[in-house]
This record gives sequence, structure tokens and C-alpha cells, in this order.
Amino acid sequence: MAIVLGAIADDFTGATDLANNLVRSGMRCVQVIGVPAEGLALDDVDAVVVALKSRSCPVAEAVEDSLAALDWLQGQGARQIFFKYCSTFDSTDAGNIGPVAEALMDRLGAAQTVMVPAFPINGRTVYQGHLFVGDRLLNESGMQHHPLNPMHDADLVRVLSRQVMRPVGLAARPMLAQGGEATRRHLAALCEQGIGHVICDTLDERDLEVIAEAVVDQPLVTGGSGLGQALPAQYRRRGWLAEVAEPGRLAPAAGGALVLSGSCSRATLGQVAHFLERHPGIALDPLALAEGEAHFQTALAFARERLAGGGPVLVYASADPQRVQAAQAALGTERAGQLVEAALGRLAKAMVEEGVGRLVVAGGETSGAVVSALGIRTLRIGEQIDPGVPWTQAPLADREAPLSLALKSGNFGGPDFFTRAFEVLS
Ligand SMILES: Nc1ncnc2c1ncn2[C@@H]1O[C@H](COP(=O)(O)OP(=O)(O)O)[C@@H](O)[C@H]1O
Ligand SMILES: O=C(O)[C@@H](O)C(=O)COP(=O)(O)O
Repeated sequence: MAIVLGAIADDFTGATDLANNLVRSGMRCVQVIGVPAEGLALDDVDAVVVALKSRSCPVAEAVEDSLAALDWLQGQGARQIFFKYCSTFDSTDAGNIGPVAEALMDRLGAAQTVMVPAFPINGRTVYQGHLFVGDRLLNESGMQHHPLNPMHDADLVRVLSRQVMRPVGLAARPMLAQGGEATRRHLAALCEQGIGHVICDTLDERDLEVIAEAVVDQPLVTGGSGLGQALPAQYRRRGWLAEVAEPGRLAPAAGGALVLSGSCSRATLGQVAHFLERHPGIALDPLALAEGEAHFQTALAFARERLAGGGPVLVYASADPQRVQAAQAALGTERAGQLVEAALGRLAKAMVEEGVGRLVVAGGETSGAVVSALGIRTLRIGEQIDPGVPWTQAPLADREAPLSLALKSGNFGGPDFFTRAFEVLS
């Protein structure tokens, strides 16, 4: 059976965030890690989200991987393609959002696409093309210190213009206030003027509904998971979805409880501090990791011992901007990130082999590294912990019980996220 929506997500937490919103809006959704091998059963599935690790890799690689995902999704008969990126528009002047969007447009023969990063329930809104996180402009939100893609400009028309060949336009709030039909006409008029990308203002859920109504027939949409929350109602109006599906029930969770954090985002730093006031944890330092195996082995032994005592336990590389900058100055940005990601991936593999069954991972790139190290290929979406972050379950090759896994985007979740996540599960 053909799927309705095929999504390409540029990181793993982002993929889960989108899949979560699609499921909560009544779509039957599977999240796959990378382009699936032949033989994935897609009966009773309305949407597939392909999770890539293409946010911070070289542009050519991101384009190639995204096009491979597109080809596969088209092979499944997807009526609409959704390119999912971060609600904080994580990218650099080189890309990858713009070049990937344009490559997808070219392959699909789309003259225009919308850019809708907003996720109002998590405080990401766009006004006059400027992205806000809560009451702060993007470039004052903490995202200016992001280790891989510091965001120094909140004007998305300007940010995107630096990444793309086609002209960038705006669908501003007063326009959206006129409703879905008027917005559709506005987009068509911009298209006639040659505007290939349209940044869409979004203050609230109503704006998302208007945008979804205006773009439901476009071959390609792009944005954050907020748009994914609004599209299913439009598919249902078109008669493309049979009925409102209930989110699937996951098997009961079992096994040790571990948190791995490689995110240095403001929200995660607060969550780490909150957790450490209540439970044991150990810090990983990229500079010490660079010196050899001893530091990693110390962390492994610590986690092993505390898990034997009942857990939960935290292993974190999360650090404030000064410490991140010091590590990056000494090692280079890429190597510092890679050392941390490799260590957390190895830790996850070792600890899951030794009986961890409930695993929380903080950070998009970090989640990519951990999921890859564990060899996970598909995720089922379960109960939501906080907006944008559900528990998921993944079958494991050598184990009967699936692994319960929560992939937390850096800036998502309340201060008590790490502790509360396990309470939600039990
Ligand atoms: N102490 C540190 N010094 C330098 N880089 C770090 C440190 N801790 C984590 N990192 C790197 O920072 C990046 C954080 O990105 P990510 O995991 O996507 O988090 P977020 O979801 O907050 O963006 C990762 O590549 C991670 O390995
Ligand atoms: O849209 C979002 O904010 C998230 O879905 C997302 O992509 C998070 O990425 P990270 O902050 O790198 O985890």
C-alpha cells in the first residue's frame, strides 16, 4: 500500500520529534534509521520518517543521502515529501538546509517550497521572518554557542539566502491571518515572481493549520515538527487517511536505566545539573579522551558499578560554552565532537550488552552516534515524555526484549526531564 507522507529528517532526534507529532495527530508512522534495506514491511503505515545524520556533514554528503532517501520514499508511493530540519534552523552559510531543499526540489520538479521551522508548543515561533526561542531572538537564545552550528542571525530570509540559488520570500503573519486559501494564492503569486523558498511566519497552532491547508498539495514541504502536527488533518480532509489511528502500545520496559548526554544546549545543561543533584553521574572530557583509553575506561567502570546498584546513572560530555571552546581550540571542533560521540556510542553498546534496557540520549548528533553504534534500524513511537520527545522502542538483534529509547533534542524537555523520563515509563 502506498504511504501518504515520506519524511527525510536531518538528524535522529528531529526524526523522532516529527514521528511523534505525526502519531499524535493520528497517522500510523514508522521511523527508520537511514534508507531501509529491501523487505521492510509497510502494511498499515501512513508515514515513514527516514532519519539521516545529514545536519552537520559535508554538503555533498547531505545532498546525496537525502536524494537516496527521496528515491526510496517515492518508491513507496509517498504523495508528499517532508524535509525535516531543526526548529532552531541549525545550519551554516554552507548549508545544509538550503542545498538539500534545492536538490529535493530539483529532483521533484518543484518550483517552490515553504520553510516552516516553528514549533510553538516548544517556544519556537517566527515573526516577520525572525526566529524566536521563547522570548529571545535565535541569536540570543543560547544557539549562538552551539558547538557545531552556532546561529548568529535570527533573520531566516537572510540566513537562507546565503545558502541557496533561488530567491527567498516571506509569508508574513498578516497574510496568514487571511486563511488557507489566501495563503495558497499568495504562495502561487510569489512562485510566479520566481520566489523558490518561502519562509513562513508562525505564532501559534492556528498559523500551522493555515499553512498546512495552503501546502497540502505541494510535492515538497520543509520545516520543523510543528507542521507535521498540522498536516494529518489536511490529509484526512482529502480522504487520504482512513481513520484516526491510536498510537501503538509499546511492550513493558525492563533493564537498567542510563542517560547519555552529548548535548551542550542550555536546556540540557539544566537537566544535567538537576539530575546530578539526585543521582550519580560522571563527566567525559574530550581533552582526556584524546589522551588515550584510560578516561573512557573510568567512565565505563563508573557506569557499570552504579547500574549494578540500581541506577539511573548519567554519563555526560555536556559542558558550558567556555569549556566547549577550550576543547575545540585544542582539538578542533570536529575532532572534539567525534571523540565525544564515539565514546558515548561505545558506552551505549557496552552497557546495553550488559543489561541496560531503558536509555535516554540527549543531543541530535549524539543520538545519531548512539543509535548507529547500537545497530538500530527501526523505532516504534510510544508515550510522550515532553513535547517533541517520546519513548520509542527498538528491536535488538541479540535480545528478545526491545530497547526502550528516548532521543532528546538538545533544547527540549523540562529541567527534570532525565529523572521524569523513567517515571513516565514505569
Ligand atoms: N565538552 C564538549 N566539548 C566539545 N564538543 C562537545 C562537548 N560535549 C559534546 N560535544 C559535541 O557537541 C555536539 C552537540 O551536538 P548534539 O548532540 O546535536 O546536541 P544538540 O541536540 O544540543 O544540538 C556533539 O557533536 C558533541 O559530541
Ligand atoms: O526541531 C527540533 O527542534 C528538533 O526536532 C530537532 O531537530 C532537534 O535537534 P537537536 O537539538 O540537535 O537534538
